[in-house]
Amino acid sequence: MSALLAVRGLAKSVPGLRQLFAGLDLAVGAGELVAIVGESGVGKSTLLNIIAGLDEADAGEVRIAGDLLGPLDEAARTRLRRERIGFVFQAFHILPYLTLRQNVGLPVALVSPDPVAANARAEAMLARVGLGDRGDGYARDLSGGELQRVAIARALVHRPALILADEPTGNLDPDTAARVLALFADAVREGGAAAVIVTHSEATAAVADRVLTLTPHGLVETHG
Ligand SMILES: Nc1ncnc2c1ncn2[C@@H]1O[C@H](COP(=O)(O)OP(=O)(O)OP(=O)(O)O)[C@@H](O)[C@H]1O
Repeated sequence: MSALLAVRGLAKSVPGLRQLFAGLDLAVGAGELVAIVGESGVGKSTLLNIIAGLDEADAGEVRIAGDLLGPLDEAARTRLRRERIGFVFQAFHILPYLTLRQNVGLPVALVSPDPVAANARAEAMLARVGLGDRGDGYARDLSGGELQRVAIARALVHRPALILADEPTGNLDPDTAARVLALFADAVREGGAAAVIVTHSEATAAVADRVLTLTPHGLVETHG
């Protein structure tokens, strides 16, 4: 069976000619949750951005559900992200001029003509991250951990085939983190999504099927 996400021979350097990584391979199947760990600055966020088509690799290829990302133009990449990817950014990117319900409903509204359905899905997702009574609020009124949960709700609301999350529990207390991790695990184990989660947290690594360490020579299986 082919992997939902298949990365081969990826290489990336940043201005100043420092090579972040080269020869990086990664295959993640539907129903699989992979955690990526590694030292600060090693290139974990950059790798997620390349997989999402938000940054360019110097060499190598990324396939999502069999489709090569490289040849796609900006419009096609945007469409692929909307339809297939849920991304939790480290900086959240919650839009300040929309209510939290509108923020969370956005991925549904962008692909479906039914605003009532988008609202209902957003409402249900906000409740699942413990913010069911905050739908009419705005980003400016939220704590860092609350914003992070809105970002997670928005990433999962359209049931994406591929979930990419950058430190999704970084601002959460252990109980809230566990609750949010259960949502990722549900999306993967029941919804059949493939997930790649960058993390420093042992709790996140503990729910993963595989834990991989990012090194300059690619991803290395972590044991124990
Ligand atoms: N556009 C860019 N221009 C120059 N340097 C960059 C650029 N993007 C990333 N870098 C550098 O590349 C390195 C990798 O950054 P990245 O954010 O991917 O690391 P990370 O492993 O996710 O780190 P952390 O765990 O601290 O979030 C860093 O040294 C960063 O400063």
